[in-house]
Amino acid sequence: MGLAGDKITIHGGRPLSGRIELKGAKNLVTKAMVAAILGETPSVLRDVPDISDVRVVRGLLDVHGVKVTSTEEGVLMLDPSNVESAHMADIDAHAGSSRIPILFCGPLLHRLGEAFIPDLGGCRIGDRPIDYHLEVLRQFGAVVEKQPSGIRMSAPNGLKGTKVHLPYPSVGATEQVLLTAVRAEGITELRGAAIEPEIMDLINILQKMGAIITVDTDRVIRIEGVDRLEGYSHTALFDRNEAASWAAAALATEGDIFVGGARQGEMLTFLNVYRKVGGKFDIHDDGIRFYHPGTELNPVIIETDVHPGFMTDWQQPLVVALTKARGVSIVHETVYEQRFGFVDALVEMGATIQVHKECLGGQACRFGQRNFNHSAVISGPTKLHGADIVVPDLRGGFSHLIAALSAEGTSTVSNVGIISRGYEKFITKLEQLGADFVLEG
Ligand SMILES: CC(=O)N[C@H]1[C@@H](OP(=O)(O)OP(=O)(O)OC[C@H]2O[C@@H](n3ccc(=O)[nH]c3=O)[C@H](O)[C@@H]2O)O[C@H](CO)[C@@H](O)[C@@H]1O
Ligand SMILES: C=C(OP(=O)(O)O)C(=O)O
Repeated sequence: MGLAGDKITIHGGRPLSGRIELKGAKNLVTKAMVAAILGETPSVLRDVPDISDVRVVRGLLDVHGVKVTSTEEGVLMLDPSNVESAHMADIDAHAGSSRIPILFCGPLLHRLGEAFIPDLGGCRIGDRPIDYHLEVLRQFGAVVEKQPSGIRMSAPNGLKGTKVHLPYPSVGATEQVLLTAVRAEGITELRGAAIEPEIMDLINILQKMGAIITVDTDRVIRIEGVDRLEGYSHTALFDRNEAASWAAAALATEGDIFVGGARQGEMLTFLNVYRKVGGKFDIHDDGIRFYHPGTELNPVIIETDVHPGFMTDWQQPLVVALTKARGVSIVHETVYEQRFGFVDALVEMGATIQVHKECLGGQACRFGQRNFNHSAVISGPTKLHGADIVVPDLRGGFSHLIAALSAEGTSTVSNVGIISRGYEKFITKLEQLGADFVLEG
């Protein structure tokens, strides 16, 4: 995935220390790029990170006739004026690369009256069905037909506003509703919406384009469809998941990292947990400094949840730091049923972590009484030692990196290309922070 050799040999035990800069959030930027299809004029998006998920969406937009150009680092100009005449011949080449294609449905149905969505990719951390997406699109009036390599859709009678109640506040399904409802005829009411900061920033973008969207209390969003949207000019929200990852790296390696661009507001929940673990942070106007306290870390009991809860994507890097805390920590993963695959490698490196099918440490979740190892018990402190490990997914991969960086001895971490799905220039950042490693190949 664009990284020579896809393998890093890491000599661990050196604290990561220094300053790195964040760009826009992977989980906003990719959706903002899709939103550009809805505009009648070009859009400009700033703070776009150089990550492979952005490249995948850029390829998909290209196939659909959206001209994406960049004359300045981190700035994309997205011109949708040729969407109607695009040929879409290469659409299958993008199958399986990311989860974003499903969000092309609403915008393409509005512009073309039809859409073909290839099979989805993204991290394999659970089944990740798209039933809510398809149901929502049907409610708007789309005809959905499953085909061997994807889904074909049409809207013979156009798309009409509707009342939607999501069974679970899914981020993607909420975005599906937003991107479809803004140009649908009439009013859409969405209950049970996800309200992650990245969704709020997508709403900012859609409002800039001319949409009318009201966010009420209790997860209710109302959208009044409009006839025409313009392009937008927007600077993307910072990547709070990357910020949390580097914060965890500072703790795990006993280091001190200034994360430029990180902001307090979107990270309140993370910062509370960080403080309880014993991590130190100083909030500045231009970023947040995260550092190890120099004393023992504390165990915590956390439950991942939808916003404003503890984000599931923060869990994997933090677990590495928890292997260094004195006592028993519990992480109950309630968003994805299979997000603890990465702990096998940590156990091989000397961590004491057990995974359980029961809902531990919190309330019963959707995955209780089923066959999913979705609670982890971490006993510490343990010293990690080097090992040969293989990255399983994006956040699991970052956690493997920081485990190897904090371990005694040498580790070989393979399949690190996956990490560039969501971490811009992570090799350069590791160099800036003084990591001791050799990139193979
Ligand atoms: C590109 C992107 O933004 N990815 C983020 C997005 O993923 P994504 O949008 O895929 O995650 P969702 O919020 O939709 O998924 C949450 C839960 O809902 C379930 N579900 C979802 C849709 C559906 O049709 N049916 C269904 O059952 C999923 O299996 C999962 O158990 O939100 C997740 C939760 O914050 C984050 O971990 C991901 O980093
Ligand atoms: C699960 C993640 O991403 P995606 O939905 O793109 O697979 C993630 O960012 O941790």
